[in-house]
Amino acid sequence: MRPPPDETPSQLTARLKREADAQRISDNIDEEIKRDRAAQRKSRKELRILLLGQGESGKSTTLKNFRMQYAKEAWEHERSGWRSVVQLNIIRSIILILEIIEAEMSGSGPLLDDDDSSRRLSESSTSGDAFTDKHRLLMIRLAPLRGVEAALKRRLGAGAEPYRPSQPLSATPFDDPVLPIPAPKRRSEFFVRSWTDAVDGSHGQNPEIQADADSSTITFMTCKDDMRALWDDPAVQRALERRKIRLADTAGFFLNDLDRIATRSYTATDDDIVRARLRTVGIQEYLLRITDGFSLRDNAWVWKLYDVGGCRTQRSAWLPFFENTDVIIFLCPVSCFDERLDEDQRVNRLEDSTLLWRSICSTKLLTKTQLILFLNKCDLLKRKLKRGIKLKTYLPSYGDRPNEVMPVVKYLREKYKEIQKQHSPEPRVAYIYTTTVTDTTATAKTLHSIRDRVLRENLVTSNL
Ligand SMILES: Nc1nc2c(ncn2[C@@H]2O[C@H](COP(=O)(O)OP(=O)(O)OP(=O)(O)O)[C@@H](O)[C@H]2O)c(=O)[nH]1
Ligand SMILES: [Mg+2]
Repeated sequence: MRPPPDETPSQLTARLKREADAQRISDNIDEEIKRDRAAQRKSRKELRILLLGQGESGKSTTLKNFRMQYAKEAWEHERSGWRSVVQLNIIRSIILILEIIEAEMSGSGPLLDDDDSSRRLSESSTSGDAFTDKHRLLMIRLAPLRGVEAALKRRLGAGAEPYRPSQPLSATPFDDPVLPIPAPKRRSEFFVRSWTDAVDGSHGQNPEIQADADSSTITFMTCKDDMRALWDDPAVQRALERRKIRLADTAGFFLNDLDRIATRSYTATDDDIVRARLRTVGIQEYLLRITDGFSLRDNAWVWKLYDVGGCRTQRSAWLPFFENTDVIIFLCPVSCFDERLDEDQRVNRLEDSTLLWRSICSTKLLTKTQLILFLNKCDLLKRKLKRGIKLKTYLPSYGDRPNEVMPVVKYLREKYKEIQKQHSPEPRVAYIYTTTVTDTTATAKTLHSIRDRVLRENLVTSNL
């Protein structure tokens, strides 16, 4: 409302006070409604948990661990479906290698990762000589895998979504939309709208789907020796090294397991499933029945877990879920300190994660939400530091502390804890875990501890 034109200073003061009072009353009512809703949910023994973090931070992998522990029947039902995802992951690695060979043989620049394109171009023109007729033959013999890739994607209902530059690409589009930026040239990853549909075990009972899966598996098995020859080839290894691509550390890497996987009788193990990569698009809800270990009776809770797509183009979809969320599990992949976002190659991944964490901590709608932070991918962090990659090159504030996993994790833990303290609208407890969520045994312990903490806290707040 506009102020009256002839308002005196005392009228102005009185009006501002009225407006502030009205705002306070409205905020209190909103707060009360939220508290009522939360209490109702808790009296029904229901909790809503949101998994947040940037793309590839490990949200879906954490969800898989939850389901492995607390939705065992569904987990087993889906097991057979993961075979196609693992096959597709392998084929994607092989196709990436084939594309590199093609690029080097034709003398064109590489398609991925490194910034120094002039160096790459001159290197690739000489390195093309490293590839011979043997590689040409392998390329021909492995060509049928492209058909298998298409068939698997069709069966999984998978798409490959290019990053759309027309969308806002800020770290936190839910509170700070910015102008679009040009998207990088990058191979798009495949995704499915819902992996529970994609890997649904009952697909195997459909004869048509089964025949299609059998034919893909046969072609895949026929290519096994050539895939292994390609992966073991020294010229291929050198080309990957030149391009600083550490395939063994990338998501969905299974090339060292070809003998075990490229067989008719292969069934995905729990470890395979947590290592398989399937990008999330949109938001998916999963129900878990969780029983606590300390109530005397009626101790079953329903946990509604929401898994979201973490890429910047996906983050605006998170906002509607903030309203009634009891717990957020935020994944920060600590190994990514020297990497950049797929969707915006100008942005350091750790910096993006930090910005995102700060924004989640400061979001008013989440004031009462319990925040749990996973400093994830500690295994990869350890390997990276061992290779001599220095944190302080990318995070100068780390200074001359030892470039080792324990001090690095301790430093990041303190940094993230401080951000939470500084930016939370009200004080809240910091729950921080150091994780490698592909390690299912260690993660099971973490999840049991979270279950107990979350349930105890919610029993107290709801006076159940
Ligand atoms: N080595 C290692 N790999 C991990 C870890 N956590 C996740 N990964 C792998 O990283 C890849 C990405 O993990 P996801 O759980 O799919 O990532 P996300 O956060 O769901 O990614 P979006 O769906 O794109 O938002 C998968 O192949 C995982 O197996 C970890 O702690 N260590
Ligand atoms: Mg995901």
